Amino acid sequence: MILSTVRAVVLDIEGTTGSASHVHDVLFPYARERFADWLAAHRGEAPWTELMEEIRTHTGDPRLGEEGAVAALTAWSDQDVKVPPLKRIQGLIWAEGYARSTLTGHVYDDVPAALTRWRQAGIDRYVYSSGSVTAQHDWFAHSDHGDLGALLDGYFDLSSAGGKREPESYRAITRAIGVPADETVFFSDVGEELDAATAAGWRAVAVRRPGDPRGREVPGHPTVPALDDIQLHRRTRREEETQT
Ligand SMILES: CSCCC(=O)C(=O)COP(=O)(O)O
Ligand SMILES: [Mg+2]
Repeated sequence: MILSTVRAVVLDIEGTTGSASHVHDVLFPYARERFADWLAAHRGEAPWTELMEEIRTHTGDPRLGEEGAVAALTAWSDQDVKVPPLKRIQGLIWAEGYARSTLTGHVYDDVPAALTRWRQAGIDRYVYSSGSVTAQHDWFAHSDHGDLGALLDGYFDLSSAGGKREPESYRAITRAIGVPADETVFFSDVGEELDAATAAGWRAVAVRRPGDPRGREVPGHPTVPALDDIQLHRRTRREEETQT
């Protein structure tokens, strides 16, 4: 597949640039086991205060204590609910794991080469995930392909952009990156996210990795199994054709 007049790509993580099973079988349990210890270790510090405030807001219980907070976080984690306080504490706990080299970010083999190609082509490269910006940054900085941070121009999450199934979130990213919506391409494995991006005027490509139990196609969207199945050009198609 060839797409022309592309000035920015925005990439999902789980299921698109990294393995969903790594997120669910390694990262989620790692954080889940440490919610109580993290809250106890950071009690009274600014991140603890902000987090407890956010958990109380999301549970609707202004008097919730640490025990209740752990119960809420555990339930959200088990149900894979994409709420900012869960994503925030997961990112903070994972950061400690990455710092100890206990964790690495799983990045598919084709991703570093694709990011390098797009950078050479003058196409900006962003990440948009439900994982917090801290978690996204660490995932790529401590990836199993080394530190990929230099290949990325920025990160967006639920707090900075909003929910991934809401068109308004993509409009917020368009305002932040200053690239026209129709020159921005979103890559994701989830149809509802791709629908929201196209509703905001973006172009969208589905990624379905081999072996994904949901099947090879995302209905309604062009689907590729890997990022090297797609060529992106910054110039128009006519400029590409007339170039010798
Ligand atoms: C390294 S970011 C962790 C991924 C995560 O927490 C998550 O919920 C995955 O969301 P995505 O939007 O990347 O599908
Ligand atoms: Mg995904």
